[in-house]
Amino acid sequence: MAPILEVRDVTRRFGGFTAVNRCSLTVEQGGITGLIGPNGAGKSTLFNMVAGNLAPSSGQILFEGREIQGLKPHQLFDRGLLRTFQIAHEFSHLSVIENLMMVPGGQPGENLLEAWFRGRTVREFEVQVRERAQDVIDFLKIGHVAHELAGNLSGGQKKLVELARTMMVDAKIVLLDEIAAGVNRTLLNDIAANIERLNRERGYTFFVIEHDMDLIGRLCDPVIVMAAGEVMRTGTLAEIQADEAVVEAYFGGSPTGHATTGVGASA
Ligand SMILES: Nc1ncnc2c1ncn2[C@@H]1O[C@H](COP(=O)(O)OP(=O)(O)OP(=O)(O)O)[C@@H](O)[C@H]1O
Repeated sequence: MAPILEVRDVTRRFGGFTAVNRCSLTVEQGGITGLIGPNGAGKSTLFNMVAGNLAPSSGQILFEGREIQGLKPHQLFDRGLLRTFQIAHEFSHLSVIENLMMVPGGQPGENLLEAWFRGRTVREFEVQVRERAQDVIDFLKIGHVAHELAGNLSGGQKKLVELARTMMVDAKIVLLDEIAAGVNRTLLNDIAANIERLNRERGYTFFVIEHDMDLIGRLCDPVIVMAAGEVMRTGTLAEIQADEAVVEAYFGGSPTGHATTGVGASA
């Protein structure tokens, strides 16, 4: 099967510094692909280019076989390529269900004319959006916080709402950026289980930057390792953990170093 996402020989420079250097990688449809690497490896810069937040200096990025480099995030969003984002400050005073209903494409205001043209009233449209939001809440089992203000949620609950927002449109691929950071283990388990269900039951493809090797081990196959702006290895987590060059890139030759967060951590 053709990859859903293909990065071909992509470079990004900042002034005289090359953050991403001639990277090529693929993300297969229907999988959960991990992207790992030491701090400063270029992972976020690569994600920013895939998600339309940053243009490559050179190279191509293909989504479903079509070039997308240089397109804006909202254009990619319309095609089903989504990145989770922290709930914006101005949305923290809205409830969880209202946050879901505000997702672009689901907003009655934005689609007012379209709704009229199709002969639907705005009221009917809003009912549909609310029903979808309720479905998402049921799927993710977050009904107990549906009417809570987003600003009052814990860090992990906010991550679940970020994931929920991607379900308000028909996502084909979702980019997840360090979803485990600052989330307690119980909630992280919920989030991981939901990612697995979205992948299995709804056909979402995920592309995941993560420092938490337990989460990578649970979710991701394959795992792509970046170091110093380049893709250095792709394989299963076990293969990668057995690769001396990867261990060297993480620990500078000291595999016993920071084993709680590094590639050598137990999976
Ligand atoms: N806007 C920018 N201007 C200048 N340099 C940048 C810019 N963005 C990133 N860099 C540099 O590019 C390199 C790669 O950064 P990037 O954030 O992509 O790494 P990363 O692998 O995501 O790291 P981390 O795991 O710490 O988030 C770093 O040296 C960083 O300082």
